[in-house]
Amino acid sequence: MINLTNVTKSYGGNVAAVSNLNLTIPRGEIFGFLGPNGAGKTTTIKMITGIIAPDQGEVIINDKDMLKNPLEAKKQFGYVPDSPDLFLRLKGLEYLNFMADMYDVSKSERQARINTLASRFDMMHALNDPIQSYSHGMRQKTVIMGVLVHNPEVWILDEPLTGLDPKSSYTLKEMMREHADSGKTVFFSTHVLEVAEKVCDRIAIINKGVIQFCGTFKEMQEHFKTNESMEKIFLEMTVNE
Ligand SMILES: Nc1ncnc2c1ncn2[C@@H]1O[C@H](COP(=O)(O)OP(=O)(O)OP(=O)(O)O)[C@@H](O)[C@H]1O
Repeated sequence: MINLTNVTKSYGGNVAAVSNLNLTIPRGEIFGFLGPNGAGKTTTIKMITGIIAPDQGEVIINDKDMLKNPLEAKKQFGYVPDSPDLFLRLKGLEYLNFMADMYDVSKSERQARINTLASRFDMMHALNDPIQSYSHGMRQKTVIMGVLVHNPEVWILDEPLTGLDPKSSYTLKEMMREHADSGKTVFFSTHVLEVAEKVCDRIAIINKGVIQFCGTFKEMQEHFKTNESMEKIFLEMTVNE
């Protein structure tokens, strides 16, 4: 569960990048976070993950306060950033073991998890090769496996499908669904609105640092009195203001 209460952030005293944001993402849900470039998505995700602190407001992950108890709050989630860094000289398996060490995953648990993740992402054959030999998609899959190796309850995924081929993309979406259906939380940012429409239980649209809409796709259509696609409604909300 993710709870943001009255969260505000401005850079260098300028106009707020994120303004008075209130969001609750319960367990059992895939939540899509959408908005045009510069809307405040990354700023929000950085505050949820404790990379930057809000000027005001509260960030709670599974009842753990990110400002008061950052270590416990950070143990609750796995985060795939939009432009991840990897240790290119490590082999895939070494990187996954490094990530497992960081989160104190026992040897037996990590072995089983690495096998499951690498099988699902079709990466077993490559685990003993250096990451610098991997394609873009293989690197993205390695980042995702590294994030999931400690079995985090809350998944925070910033544009996670970028660079994945159709099969890997399908696998990740399937895993997101399974994770939410097992009563856990998936927070997911994307610019691909067809994916958001199909995959997300609820979405929020942020623009100029303010939430413009939050709810299901059906509620969105009802709110805007239309049967149009999410893409059409999104464009009407956010373009040429
Ligand atoms: N370090 C920074 N210093 C000053 N302004 C910043 C900084 N980071 C972001 N901003 C500004 O804050 C606003 C929100 O940016 P943010 O990166 O959160 O948007 P975004 O929705 O993630 O955009 P994109 O889809 O392009 O990644 C923008 O106006 C941006 O220019």
